[in-house]
Amino acid sequence: AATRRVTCATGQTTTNAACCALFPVIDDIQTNLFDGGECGEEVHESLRLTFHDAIGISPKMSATGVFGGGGADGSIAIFEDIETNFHANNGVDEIIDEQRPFIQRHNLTTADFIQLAGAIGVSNCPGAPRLDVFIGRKDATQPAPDLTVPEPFDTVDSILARFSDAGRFSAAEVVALLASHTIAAADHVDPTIPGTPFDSTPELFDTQFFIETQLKGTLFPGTAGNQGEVTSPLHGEIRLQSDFELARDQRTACEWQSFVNNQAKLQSAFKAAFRKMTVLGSNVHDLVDCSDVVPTPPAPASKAHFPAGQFHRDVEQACRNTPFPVLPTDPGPVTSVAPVPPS
Ligand code: HEM
Ligand SMILES: [Ca+2]
Ligand SMILES: [Mn+2]
Repeated sequence: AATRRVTCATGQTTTNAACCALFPVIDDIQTNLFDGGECGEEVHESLRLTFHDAIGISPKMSATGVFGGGGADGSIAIFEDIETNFHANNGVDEIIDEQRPFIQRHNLTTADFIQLAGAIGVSNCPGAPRLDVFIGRKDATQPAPDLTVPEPFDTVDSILARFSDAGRFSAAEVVALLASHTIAAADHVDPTIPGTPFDSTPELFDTQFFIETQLKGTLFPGTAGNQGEVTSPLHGEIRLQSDFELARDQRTACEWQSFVNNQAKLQSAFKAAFRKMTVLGSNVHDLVDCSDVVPTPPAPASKAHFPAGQFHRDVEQACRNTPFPVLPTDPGPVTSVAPVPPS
């Protein structure tokens, strides 16, 4: 039977009347936060913020009688003064401050707004999956504790343990969540080169991140000696130590490689892991599923390739079971990646 739909005052339809409230919010953020529907800096930062709010939960800590955080509960914005002082949250104050007036002029919880903004923002990125949106989370009444957000200098052991504690995420789900770094740049890892992306296509939700992190590192795009940074294969591209290690650790390397040139898996695995992350701290059955308000993202706009000047021989093969996929090398002069423009 066809799903019943309601028509909202704004003219759009959705399966649940409670979701009608989201259409004016979406219009507002698309126009005024995401510069008319771009996949740029504010989208990247809004996606990062969904993670830094949601991962703030530790059942292990709560079991000892100490509050371990409420997950995706808006605490990062509600207790901005506290949580943005945690080292791992360096820089998220910018997007919190940009989002605050939107939260003030709409009638959503801060927790719901942060996750909504991430999902809508990602829908602007060619190749992205259509992410799920839920509403009905309760806002935090206390901040998350420090040290719930993984750092780029953490070991694979500690990263996997942290995700497992936060939400029983498997190693494969951790790898899937790192697909987020395909639309990402760093401002603070090397503060001399803000906006330096993790792959050559930070405006596309493609598999280049999983390809380029497997290439031999040869240079620092800015200064050497930054904590959590290792050498990258391309001028203008930065590599996190954690991404380097996850790409090479035997618990994660084959999963990492499996995303190379597999856009369908990239979309489905990220969508599923994001859905799990976005409801941390809530019972999903208490929330309203408003996923049908999310726009359909543009189709993928690039084909998997080695950057110009890089070949199969530059791959540091880590997965022992399966050879690295055969890919064409981009023609033209050796790729140098441009920074993501600041907003
Ligand atoms: C092992 C886990 C992770 C570590 C260690 C990590 C670390 C980092 C670091 C150091 C940055 C650069 C921040 C800056 O200097 O501006 C960054 C950026 C980013 N991260 Fe992660 N991250 C992890 C997982 C995730 C997850 C699970 C998501 C989302 C689902 C995510 C989304 C992003 C995005 C979108 C950016 C780019 C922000 C921008 O371009 O402004 N990260 N991450
Ligand atoms: Ca990309
Ligand atoms: Mn940024």
